[in-house]
Parts: sequence; C-alpha cells; structure tokens
Amino acid sequence: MNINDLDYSLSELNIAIKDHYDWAGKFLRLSLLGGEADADILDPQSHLHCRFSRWLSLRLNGDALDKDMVIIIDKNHKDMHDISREMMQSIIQRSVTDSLLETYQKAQQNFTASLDRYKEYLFSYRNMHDALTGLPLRHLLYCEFPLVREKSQRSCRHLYLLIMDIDRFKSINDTWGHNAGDEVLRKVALVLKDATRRTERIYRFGGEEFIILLDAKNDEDAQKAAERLRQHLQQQSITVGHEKINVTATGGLTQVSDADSLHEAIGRADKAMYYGKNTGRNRCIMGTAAQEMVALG
Ligand SMILES: Nc1nc2c(ncn2[C@@H]2O[C@H](COP(=O)(O)OP(=O)(O)OP(=O)(O)O)[C@@H](O)[C@H]2O)c(=O)[nH]1
Repeated sequence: MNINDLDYSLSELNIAIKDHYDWAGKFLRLSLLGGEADADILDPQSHLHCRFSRWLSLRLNGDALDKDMVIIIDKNHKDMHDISREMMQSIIQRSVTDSLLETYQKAQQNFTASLDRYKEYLFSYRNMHDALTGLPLRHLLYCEFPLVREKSQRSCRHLYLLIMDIDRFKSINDTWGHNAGDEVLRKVALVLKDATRRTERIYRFGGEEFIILLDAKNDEDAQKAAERLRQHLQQQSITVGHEKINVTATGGLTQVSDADSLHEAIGRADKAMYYGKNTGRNRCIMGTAAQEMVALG
C-alpha cells in the first residue's frame, strides 16, 4: 500500500464511520420515537446500504496487506446491522431481553475494537514506512531482522546485508534543487525495488542510503545479487522534468553470521561501502568477517 493510499483510506474510513453512526442514530430515533423505517433500516441486507459498506468493498477488492482485518470488520459491521434490526423490532414490540441487550452491546464492542485495531495498524504502517519512497524504514528493519534471520537459518541458506548509497547525491541536490533530489530518491527506490527479488527486502535506511537483506547459497551468489542491483541502477536513465540524470550507487555487502547483531553487520557493510566510495564509487565491495575488502564485478 502506498502512503497516499493509506491517508486516503484513513480519511475515507473516518467518513464511513461517521455515516455508520448517523445510521445508528436514525435507528435509535425510530426505535424510541417511532416513524417510517426505510430500507436502510429494515432490509436484511441493510449493511450494504451504508457508506461504510462502500469503503469495505474498496478495501476488500484492493490488493491490500490488511485484508484479514478488513474481513473481520466486514463481518462485525454486518452483525451490528443484523442485531440492531432485531433490537428495533424488540423495542417496538416491548420484548427486549437481557440477553438481546448483551448481544447488542457485544456486537458494538466487537465492531469498535476491530476498527481500533485496523486504525492502529494503519498508523503503525505509516510510521514504519517512508512517505517519500514508500519503502520500509530503519525501525522496521530492526523489527523484522530476527524473523528474516530465522527464516534464512531454516532454509539452510546464508543471510547477507547490502548497503547501497547513491553517489554524489549532494551534487544532484545542488545542481537541480532539493525537489529534483527527492524525485531522484523516489525513482532510485523504485528501480532498486523492481530489481530486488521477492525474497529480498529493501529498506530506506537514511537519506540516500538503502539496505537490502538477501539470502543466498554462498558468497558468490550474494555478490552476483549485489552487482545485479548496482548495474541495474547504472543502466537506468532517471528523468526529472526534462533532465536525464545518470545515477550510480556504491554498495557494501557482508554476510550476517549467527553471532552478528544487526548493528555489527551494518557496521561491516558500511565500512565496505565507504571503502568503495574512497576507491572510485559505482562499485560493490564485500566486507568479510576478517575485515578484508573484496571488490566485486
Ligand atoms: N533531496 C533530498 N536530499 C536528501 C534527503 N536526505 C538526505 N539528502 C541529502 O543527501 C546528501 C548526501 O550527501 P553526502 O552525504 O555528502 O554524500 P554524497 O553527496 O552522496 O557523496 P558520496 O556519498 O560521497 O558519493 C546531503 O546533501 C543531504 O542533504 C532527502 O530526503 N531528499
């Protein structure tokens, strides 16, 4: 999900919730004061009449990470409408029971709790992703790292960490301006993301630095993956306005051993990357556990 979609989804959700509570107010009014109930209230499919349902169908049809949560909200929303209809009939017939009241209250709590959960998820998603590039941020790298490492250990492959740092990015900002710099960052992120495989995870680590976690059979395969990314970026011509900007990056690769903390692995990859910067840029260097620097490509 991109961050703009997320903000749109949140504001649509707030409007949808308001509409749902307008419906609840109408239901209460009719129950207590009487009046002509329309299809919004009486139809057994009344949950489909309310705007909330339109929001749900948008989220359910989308390619959303959050589908499971939306399915639960959908169910709780329908339950809310069903029990409210039953409640209204019981109020009119003066046959409300304790157990019906309890079921009504429970349905309301479930509905609200599922909405709260979903909103929390959206907020935390937003906090953990970069608004400019849409990539996961450093904090998410730290959260996900133990799981990624565990998965790699289970698959009997090795985990590698690659830092890619855009070359002379300051001069891109200085020459074409900060907005152009932002656009370059957005496009570089897209290029790198397109070039990473499904099992590789890419993060925006800092300003113009990206971290890629990849698992590979051996050093040779990991080195090929690092070089594939670097060369892929070099081959793209990135257009900002009418300008074509050639962008390259320098990579620092290291194997993450079982004894390494994420911090240690980043430190080693960082050293290798700086070695690459100091020896010409637009190249990848592997930093070994023995502190050797191996030039790739
Ligand atoms: N436009 C833009 N610039 C950023 C952003 N984050 C960091 N920067 C800039 O990125 C530049 C990084 O510059 P340096 O660290 O000097 O590195 P460099 O110019 O890329 O040079 P080398 O890394 O040595 O090749 C700084 O000028 C930062 O202001 C951002 O989100 N948008």
